[in-house]
Amino acid sequence: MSPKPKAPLVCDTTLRDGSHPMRHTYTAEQVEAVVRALDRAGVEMIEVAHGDGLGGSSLQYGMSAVDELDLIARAAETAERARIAVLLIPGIGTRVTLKAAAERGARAVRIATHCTEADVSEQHFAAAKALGMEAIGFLMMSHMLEPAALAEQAGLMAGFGADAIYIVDSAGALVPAGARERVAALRDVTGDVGFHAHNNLGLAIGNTVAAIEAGAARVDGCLRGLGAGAGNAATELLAATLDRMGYDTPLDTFALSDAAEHVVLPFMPFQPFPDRESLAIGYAGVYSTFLLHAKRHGERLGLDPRDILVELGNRKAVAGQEDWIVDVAEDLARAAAATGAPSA
Ligand SMILES: CC[C@H](O)CC(=O)C(=O)O
Ligand SMILES: [Mn+2]
Repeated sequence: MSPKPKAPLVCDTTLRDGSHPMRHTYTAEQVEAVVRALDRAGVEMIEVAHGDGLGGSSLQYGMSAVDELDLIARAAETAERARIAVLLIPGIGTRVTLKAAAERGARAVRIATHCTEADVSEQHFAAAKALGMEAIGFLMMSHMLEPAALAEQAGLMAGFGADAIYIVDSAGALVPAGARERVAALRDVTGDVGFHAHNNLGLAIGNTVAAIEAGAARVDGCLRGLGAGAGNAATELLAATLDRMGYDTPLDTFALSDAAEHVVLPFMPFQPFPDRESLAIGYAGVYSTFLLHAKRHGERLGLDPRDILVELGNRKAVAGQEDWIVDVAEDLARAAAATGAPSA
């Protein structure tokens, strides 16, 4: 019998992407419990940070209840085997915060840029390398670029020294063929391609499988799918799927499903799901993190949040333009008032 192929590395981001639906209220005790469960279940990389990465705690993105550096330290103290990763968006996170995270035990950083702006990450890759960290590129909103153009951006990150580069389906807007084509294109640039899915069209696991079949060597998950928008690929489902696909995986599916049910579910504010608004995010191709903002302003102004999201999609809004949500909502409310159209 031929040996089983080695499974792609699974990075769990419950404690970073999940920070969005948690409204950045993670406590050190929750971090410890999640890290302990993931570590025991064989997860090799665990991402911990504010949802918008290092330095994200702000009025624009939402204030953290607990300083993320304390959460990172607690995670690193708890993990016996897993590496702790952080996310850094150049301009929000700085080299200073990255060094502070490394001093608290972070071993890897995912350097996230909009998919057309890889050029802004050069200094951050250099800083990560100087700190001895694994430096991973994270090309957000990857559905907005055709595969060849995305590969060019990945080429820039590879030139800056990226150890791996992720295709990030921030809007959960890709379908499996789109995931497959992008992974294939990036494989010409780096041998280590990752895929980060959102479930807005109900395709997080399907797209992740397509990415793996096209050669992705890393994939992301969150326990119970706890992430922005309709959430991410559920880590426990990924473990089961990798096993059923015939991979040799270090993951313990039942330990992960216990963690999802007994550790994460009790503190979840809601179950991310492709509901009316999340579906509109995938359909309009906007940022998953816009969900709660669009709901809030829709409620405030008597608008259907889907109209706000679709208009943001028409205007091609990208990460970091959260302030635009307010403008778009106000514009729609003014237009509705002018025409006397009934509000939602
Ligand atoms: C704002 C950072 C963002 O949540 C990163 C990410 O996970 C994504 O773009 O999907
Ligand atoms: Mn995400």
